[in-house]
Amino acid sequence: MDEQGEIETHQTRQHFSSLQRSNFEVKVKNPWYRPVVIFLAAVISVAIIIMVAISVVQNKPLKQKCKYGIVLDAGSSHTSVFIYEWPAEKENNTGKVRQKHTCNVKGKGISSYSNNPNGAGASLHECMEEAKQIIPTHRHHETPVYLGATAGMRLLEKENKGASEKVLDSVAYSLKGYPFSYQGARIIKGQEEGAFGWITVNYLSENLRKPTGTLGALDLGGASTQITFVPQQKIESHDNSINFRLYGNDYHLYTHSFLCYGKDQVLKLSMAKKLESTLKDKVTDHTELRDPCFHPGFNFTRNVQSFFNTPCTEDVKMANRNFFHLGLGNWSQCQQSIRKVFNTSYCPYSRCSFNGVFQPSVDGDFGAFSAFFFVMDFLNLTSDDLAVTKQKLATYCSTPWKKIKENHPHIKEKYLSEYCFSATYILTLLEDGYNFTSDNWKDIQFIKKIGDSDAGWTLGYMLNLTNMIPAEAPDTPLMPHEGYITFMLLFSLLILLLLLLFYIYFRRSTRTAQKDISVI
Ligand SMILES: Nc1ncnc2c1ncn2[C@@H]1O[C@H](COP(=O)(O)OP(=O)(O)O)[C@@H](O)[C@H]1O
Ligand SMILES: [Ca+2]
Repeated sequence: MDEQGEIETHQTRQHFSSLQRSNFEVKVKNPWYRPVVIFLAAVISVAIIIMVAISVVQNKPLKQKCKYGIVLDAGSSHTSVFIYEWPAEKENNTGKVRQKHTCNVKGKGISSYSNNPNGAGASLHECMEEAKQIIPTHRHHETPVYLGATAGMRLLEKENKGASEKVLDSVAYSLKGYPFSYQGARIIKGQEEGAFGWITVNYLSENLRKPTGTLGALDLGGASTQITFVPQQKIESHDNSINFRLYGNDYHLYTHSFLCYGKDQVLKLSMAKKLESTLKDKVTDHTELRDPCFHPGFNFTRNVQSFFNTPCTEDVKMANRNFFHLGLGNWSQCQQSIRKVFNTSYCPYSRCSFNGVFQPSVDGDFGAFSAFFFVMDFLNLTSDDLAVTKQKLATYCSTPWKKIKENHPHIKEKYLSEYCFSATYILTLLEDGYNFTSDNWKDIQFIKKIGDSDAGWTLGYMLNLTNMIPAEAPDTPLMPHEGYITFMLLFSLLILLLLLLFYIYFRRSTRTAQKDISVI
């Protein structure tokens, strides 16, 4: 072999050996890579499927584990038992508590048992038994029960403290006899009644964690009425101011409760004033009281005493006697007579509602509930402007009593006869008392419920006593549960897809490499 030949042979050997090396490498990769990649892809896929499955199961709303609370609203006219329910793990979130059930206690309010205190406790029996059926047995012992008594008991306490204590003892004794967690029975203050009504409506409207405005609360009962709202002006009287810090926001509320200005007591007050001015100097029995607030043709014999059996009329003095109560059905005269129950002759502040009570000007939207709703809803007066509302009411009041009874044969006559008075009182209270005008009349919404929960003080009372509205906003998850699941699924699918693409690409490049080798 010459030198040239030597070199060629050397180069060919070198080329061959490098080919041998690369062929060796591919041969090594081929049997090793494919099963490993398939295995890895399979393991990752299974892992992802397991991960998604676990996160779905783990995060799906657990089979609703609920907690419960019971509040008894011992009002002046009757007692209602409210059962609330909420998901156990979400009690600090807004809007989670809902009203599960209500039960109306048969008979009158607990204050009517002043002569038979034991009857007050016994009257709760049926509704409390119902609560035992509705709340799952294993939750009974941890379910709090609160009883709050309002203006009927405030009046009884004024009149006869001993009797009011006996009535409260009786209901407390009765409630302790049930398997729930008894938390107390007490007369709540007018300010609490107003403020907790405000919390209820704003909690249910989910206003509390948003920067939007809040809803004022107007509550009309039988013995008292409450107005509560966030005012624009400074609150000049300490008694009318309540501050809350809820979900990280500060609220400075104006609230006032007018004892004796619920619709049943104000009827007595108004009647007492009318009787005083008409009958005072007349000594004969069977004198007439011609009353513009009752329908024409309404004619009943009544006893003066039935309007003077309350501390609300103690300033008016009259001898007992019977009188004929005759209806006239004149709305504007009725309003004139009702205006006399508001004393607007003095005001020790920059502005007042009536009876020398400070009130800033009303501001924002209001929810008017309880008897505000019952009366206005019955008369179909919840959605008109003020002028039309007055016109319609004038027509209703002037309708003969006989016709009214024919039109509503199933409504209790006592209720039916008083709707004209009650609605006239409502308009007068809102316009002359609280200073609403025809311009902001539309800001008043007459409401019974928000969602499936009643507007009233009871829910706010329970939320407060169970610390279910935290002062600071609780941490919220990054995304809602549904969003989280969707994100996890999509993300896992994306990883799967990438793995698939990676596998396809890898197979192709391996085949190409094999082809290259076979060509060589
Ligand atoms: N369907 C109805 N129609 C008219 N008035 C009603 C109706 N249901 C309840 N009321 C009245 O609502 C008022 C509720 O007051 P209540 O809560 O018992 O008193 P308070 O809050 O002053 O202690 C009572 O005057 C009662 O007669
Ligand atoms: Ca009430």
